[in-house]
Amino acid sequence: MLNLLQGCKDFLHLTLSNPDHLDPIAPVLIHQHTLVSLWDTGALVFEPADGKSQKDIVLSSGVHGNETAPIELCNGLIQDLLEGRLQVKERVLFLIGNPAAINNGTRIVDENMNRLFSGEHSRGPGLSNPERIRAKKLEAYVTRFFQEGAAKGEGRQRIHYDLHTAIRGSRHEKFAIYPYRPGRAFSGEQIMFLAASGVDTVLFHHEPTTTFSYFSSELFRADAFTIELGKVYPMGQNDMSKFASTREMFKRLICGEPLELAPFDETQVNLYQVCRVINKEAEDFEFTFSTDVENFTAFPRGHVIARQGGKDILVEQETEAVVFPNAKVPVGQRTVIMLVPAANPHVE
Ligand SMILES: O=C(O)CCC(=O)N[C@@H](CCC(=O)O)C(=O)O
Ligand SMILES: [Zn+2]
Repeated sequence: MLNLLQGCKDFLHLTLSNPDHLDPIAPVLIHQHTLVSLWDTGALVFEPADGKSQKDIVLSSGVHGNETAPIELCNGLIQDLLEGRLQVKERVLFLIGNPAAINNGTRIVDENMNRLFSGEHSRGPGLSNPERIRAKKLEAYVTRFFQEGAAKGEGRQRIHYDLHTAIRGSRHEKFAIYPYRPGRAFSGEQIMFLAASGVDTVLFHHEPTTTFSYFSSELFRADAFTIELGKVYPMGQNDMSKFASTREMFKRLICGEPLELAPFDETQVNLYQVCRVINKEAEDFEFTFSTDVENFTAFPRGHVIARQGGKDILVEQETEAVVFPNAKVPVGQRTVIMLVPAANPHVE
């Protein structure tokens, strides 16, 4: 494994030098304690060689190619593991989602990959572009990883943190989207883990989606989240000191160190419920607010927040806050998520 990386600065460079494919490499023992396997470009597994682990953890980044901070964060952890400064005590799958888009420095090449999971990649036009092909492969890697974990015994915890950064600034700098999970309580422990990681705001989604985190949550009952770690900056221009808490908690998690989490306390976090998603139905869709309005800005009932097809779109609740407003999506896709404060969410 280390031989493969010779000539490449690190795993990210290896991935970006081979954006479409790398031949798999069977498990290699490193530092006498860790097995490392390469499954494809941007798909790397670490496992304790003694076979003792209790968690199967997926850390994905770069599903959107211009969201670079999580890619750099994960690459740093990978480098520390490869060079023996860190040692995993749990199984970990690192995925760098969209190497071609990272090389481009763009969110997408042809299509938004984070709308293509749960089989969406093969619907409509089918596997017709690189993002559709890669999304199908990423699903296969997550499936294989969780299934191999299940073969090790019962009672294991499955975790998937899909790491992103937001296009706009946000009133809550780091936040997570908790995928819709009917009939399942939200995990207070997970919310406190996020809070300890600097992610002090959680949005409870209200319906199924075709995102990567929903895929793992729904199909594998994983503790899965989309996590927004701040604002997008080009590769190399992130202030990595802003991710110290996140890195520390991810390190503790994968290295089996005590997490020292406080009991769930909703006064320590900001909890929002998604009340609706507004989709683009006409090419002339436009917001009434400026492009520098931050995520979590709230508007009062009756306020016109957008227009399309000659109709005004009004705030319906007492107040609604906007997150991820983007008028430049294709017709049929989400332009904005609308939020209200979460009232009595079922957290256990
Ligand atoms: O800042 C933005 O407008 C988008 C940031 C981003 O990529 N967010 C994810 C959220 C996924 C989810 O809803 O779980 C996305 O839009 O794919
Ligand atoms: Zn993203």
